[in-house]
Amino acid sequence: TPAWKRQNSGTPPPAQAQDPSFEEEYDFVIAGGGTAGLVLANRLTESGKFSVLCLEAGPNPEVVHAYQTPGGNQFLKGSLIDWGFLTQPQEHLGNRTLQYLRGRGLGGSSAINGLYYGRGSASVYDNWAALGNPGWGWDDVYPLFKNSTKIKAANSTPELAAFSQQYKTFDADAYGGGPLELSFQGYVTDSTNSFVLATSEAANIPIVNDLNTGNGVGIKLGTGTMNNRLRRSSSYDSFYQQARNRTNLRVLHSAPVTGIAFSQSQNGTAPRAIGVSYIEQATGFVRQARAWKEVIVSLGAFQSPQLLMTSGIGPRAELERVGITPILVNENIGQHLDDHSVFSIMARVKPSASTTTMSSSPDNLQAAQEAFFTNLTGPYTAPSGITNGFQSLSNEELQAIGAQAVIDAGYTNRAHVEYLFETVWYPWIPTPYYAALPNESYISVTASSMVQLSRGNITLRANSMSDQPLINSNYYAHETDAIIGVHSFKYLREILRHPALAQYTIGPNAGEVSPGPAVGDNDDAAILEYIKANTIPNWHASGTNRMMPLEDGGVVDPTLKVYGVDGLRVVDCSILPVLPDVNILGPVYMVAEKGAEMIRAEWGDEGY
Ligand SMILES: Cc1cc2nc3c(=O)[nH]c(=O)nc-3n(C[C@H](O)[C@H](O)[C@H](O)COP(=O)(O)OP(=O)(O)OC[C@H]3O[C@@H](n4cnc5c(N)ncnc54)[C@H](O)[C@@H]3O)c2cc1C
Repeated sequence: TPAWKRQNSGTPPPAQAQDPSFEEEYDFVIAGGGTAGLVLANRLTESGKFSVLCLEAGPNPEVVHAYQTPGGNQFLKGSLIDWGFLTQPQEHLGNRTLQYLRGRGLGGSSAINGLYYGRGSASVYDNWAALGNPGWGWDDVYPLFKNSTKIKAANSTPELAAFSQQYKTFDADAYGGGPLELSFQGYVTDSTNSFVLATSEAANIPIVNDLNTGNGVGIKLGTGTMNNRLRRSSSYDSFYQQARNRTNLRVLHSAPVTGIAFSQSQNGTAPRAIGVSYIEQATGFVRQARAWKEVIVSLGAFQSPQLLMTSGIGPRAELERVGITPILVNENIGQHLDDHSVFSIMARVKPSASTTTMSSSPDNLQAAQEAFFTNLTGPYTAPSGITNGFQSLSNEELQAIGAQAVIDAGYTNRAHVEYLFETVWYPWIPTPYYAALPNESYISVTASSMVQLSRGNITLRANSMSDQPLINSNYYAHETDAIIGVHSFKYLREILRHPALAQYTIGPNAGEVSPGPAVGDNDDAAILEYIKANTIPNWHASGTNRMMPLEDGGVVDPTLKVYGVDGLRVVDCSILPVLPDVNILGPVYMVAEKGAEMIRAEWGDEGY
């Protein structure tokens, strides 16, 4: 028997482990080698005490090499490492169907995302704890945020020192010596620095030294998941590379998990997850792997609830609708989908204020790539936008615009709206008001409510993992989301028209081409119509297996164990009880660190 097939920590197998159909045995089997999955793979094999199998449906991300460079981000959509999901027609967005990108491969969404790294406000996590999740307050989780990361100054190489250093500040105490590398973009347009100033003054957002210390309100040049050679640091490049040669770790790509195996419930005991089945795509064989201790589900906000449901755990009617016999009924699985969305105002600008021309022809792209790979210079050294400002609205302002529901939902003492700057036309789709023209350069000022009250859900198309789940993001279902959207649109115009930013624009109305004069400054109905035509995801889907007390609609407990079964945890973005006031990559790394810490402690790993 090959060593990897018989690895375990010496624990005597329970009776049902003698099922001969398990040809491989490990202490832990992790379903999903994405952002959280590879953190777990690393941390659970660190001491050498446990054996781990991690199964990822997609390929090694290096099959799409562009994932490594900031400028290459534009080539990932629709590539081999994107699932290419589509949402259901969105009732509150004129029945539009939205593209929903999602990483598919080792590293998961951390290998295709926008490279922005944030943590959000301390109050977010204190609220998680107050909702019935002891151990998740800011003081508990801040050390985990720190320990997962390390940061290099923006000027840490001669090449990088040549770029603008304005607003590339950080507090060294907020970072540790962890595998995930953080740095700053190289190339910075003057317009980006001007956006910081304009947003600070027009939207009352303080310019801060760092946003990752628990104060999530402010603006500066964003920290990015990149090393100081400006290569992406995904969970594949960081946590996986550190652990890949450990003999107690087996990571397989191109190995989609098809189901979780449960032992029979005996004498009223809870069913126990004892392993998984998967397809080894290189051979075409179906395999079954035994998990002596636990199965850990880490497939993200869409496929984690899908795997629970297709394995027999979920809402009764939903399972029966597609012919699945329930093992355990929990009506909350796949529900409470919490997400942020974005919309933008686009303006025509002088070419130097934008990076549009970099991508406007193959010649220009080749020149930008050559500058990157030979000298680490030029626009390819920057993502299209990781300069984000986080605005907190006072209770008086929220009440004045009719958004009391935001206060009632507990969204206080934190950021309410994120303002983003893109040196390109973003979202990339034309609006009903304007389509980007080939010889023009654009910037986009973008708003994203951090306090969306709409909730969507994930349901099943059919009874298997090979059918994409039905994704209903349900943006703008709640009327207060429209109020916040319209209000933030007005701030966007103030930002764009601020002299610091308007100086780069071409044409009337600070260069605004979309929506332009068709939408009046105070015409709330027209503003909302524009928002609905332009909205796309901000890619922060979460909450579909949320961590809450069972009686309050939870799926996992504060140790991330699935209620009602043994041997099964979910560790990924689907457990977030309420979205943080920030892009959620940083919080997902933290969740995985916390999950690993709790698992190690429970199974007697030294030092935990
Ligand atoms: C386009 C995009 C841009 C984003 N930009 C940012 C940003 O700039 N900053 C930020 O903070 N956040 C950003 N996010 C959000 C952030 O990246 C994600 O929330 C986070 O990476 C999710 O981590 P996860 O571990 O929960 O899921 P994922 O990282 O998505 O991992 C899930 C993994 O499970 C795998 N999988 C699915 N089904 C199966 C199966 N049956 N068997 C085996 N494996 C399977 C998937 O292929 C994937 O690798 C972005 C997300 C996207 C998609």
